[in-house]
Amino acid sequence: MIPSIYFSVFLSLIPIILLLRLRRRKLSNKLPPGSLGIPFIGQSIGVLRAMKSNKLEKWLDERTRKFGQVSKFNLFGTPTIFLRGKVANKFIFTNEVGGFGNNLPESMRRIMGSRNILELSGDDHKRVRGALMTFLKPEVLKKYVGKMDEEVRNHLKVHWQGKSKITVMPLMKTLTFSIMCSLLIGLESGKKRETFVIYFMEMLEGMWSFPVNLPFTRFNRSIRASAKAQNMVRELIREKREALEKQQASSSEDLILSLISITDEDNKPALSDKEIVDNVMIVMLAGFETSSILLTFLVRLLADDPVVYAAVLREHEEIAKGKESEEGLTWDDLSKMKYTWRVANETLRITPPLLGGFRKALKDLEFEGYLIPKGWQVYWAANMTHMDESIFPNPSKFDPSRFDQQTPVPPFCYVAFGGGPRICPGYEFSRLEVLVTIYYLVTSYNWKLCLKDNSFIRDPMPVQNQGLPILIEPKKNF
Ligand code: HEM
Repeated sequence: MIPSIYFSVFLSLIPIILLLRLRRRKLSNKLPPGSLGIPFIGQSIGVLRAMKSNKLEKWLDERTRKFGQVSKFNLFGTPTIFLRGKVANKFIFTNEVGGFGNNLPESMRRIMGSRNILELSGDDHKRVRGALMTFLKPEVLKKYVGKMDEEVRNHLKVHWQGKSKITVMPLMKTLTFSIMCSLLIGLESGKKRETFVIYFMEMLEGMWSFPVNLPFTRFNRSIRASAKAQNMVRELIREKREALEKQQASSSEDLILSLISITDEDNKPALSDKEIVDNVMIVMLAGFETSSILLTFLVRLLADDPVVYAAVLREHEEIAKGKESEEGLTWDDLSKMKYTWRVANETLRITPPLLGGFRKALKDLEFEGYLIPKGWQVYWAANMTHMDESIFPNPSKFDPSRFDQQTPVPPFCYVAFGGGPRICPGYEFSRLEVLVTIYYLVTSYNWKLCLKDNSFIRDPMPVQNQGLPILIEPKKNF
């Protein structure tokens, strides 16, 4: 009796199995257009050349004209599907759970540790992200405006005061790294912070190198520097745990204290020590370069555009008028800097630090009738929607009013901070550091660009020609 039931169930399953196999065969015929080129090399040289001459957008535009919004190509030996447009953004953001995983370059994966948030998916991603957000949410960050204010003023005293010429890009990196050291890991200025900066910067040098771990390779130096920086974070964790036990610190004082204090429903630590180390490192990495690029482009813009400069200055002078000298900024002051934040968003629309991202298909997926095979890489040029005439009319024009609250940008179109479950958790943090910095710059200094050519290349983030040197002069009331 029982075997005959099994047999009839098996018979009834045959058409379903056949249908599924047929569908798979049909899908596999529908790979997107485009060629995979010469094995391993594919289109890699064209992409690298376009990045170095800041023509990646043009390269991608030409590809779209030739093949449409979905095409395939070969990047360093990995078959890759290129997607762009509003519909593609929605497709990625709504398939993050189960559909796509992040696809970090091998070098980055090995340097940054296997438990960093970019490597995690599903429940692990949700748990770690939730833990990071307990410190990065506005309700907590608002308590640290004063600390950020102090870091910016101190930076200007050390690096701007008394100078007539400075180079913006490296200084903005120093500033954003200092702010993150102070607020996120409680590493105040001094010898220890300087050592951490050295290890971190050495680590960065091999981030995009070939992952050959032999003595004297760039990758090997980077791995060693990363190990030293991680050891310092481990030591900080130990010290902070001790301070918590002795009730000499509170859980919301910085990101590390917050991460070591979070427990699960069984009252056990929500994150392992390895997860804390890997995620402190990735947050530092994700946060300092992006914000410093935004600040550098803002300095360039304010020197170049007198109308925007005048409006930004007016907003900040209005706030400065109500303050005693040496009185710091408050959370309320920042909420009045609406125009400045619109200018920052418009800057990010035109020059997003990240031009998109890589994902890996975790299963066969279908987009616009094409198959994205399981295991293939997807290069998703999210920010190409920023230059789409139908979304942002006259897209090359700098116009901060695009971010007025009266005319909200449609969903999945402005994605400088990403979207969906992986949307940037550092949005509020970067908003605070940008507003505080611009306030002190425009109220304390006048500046002029030094070079005729203030263009930039992508490596893969924007890098200003010669780091953007400027001539500076303190304002009379400074
Ligand atoms: C102007 C400043 C910034 C920009 C434009 C920016 C942009 C982005 C974008 C586009 C993503 C999504 C990447 C993807 O989906 O593949 C992202 C993710 C992320 N960002 Fe930011 N970011 C900025 C500042 C920060 C800051 C200050 C921090 C930390 C305090 C931070 C931490 C992170 C982290 C940890 C992720 C990964 C989130 C996840 O995978 O769930 N970012 N950021």
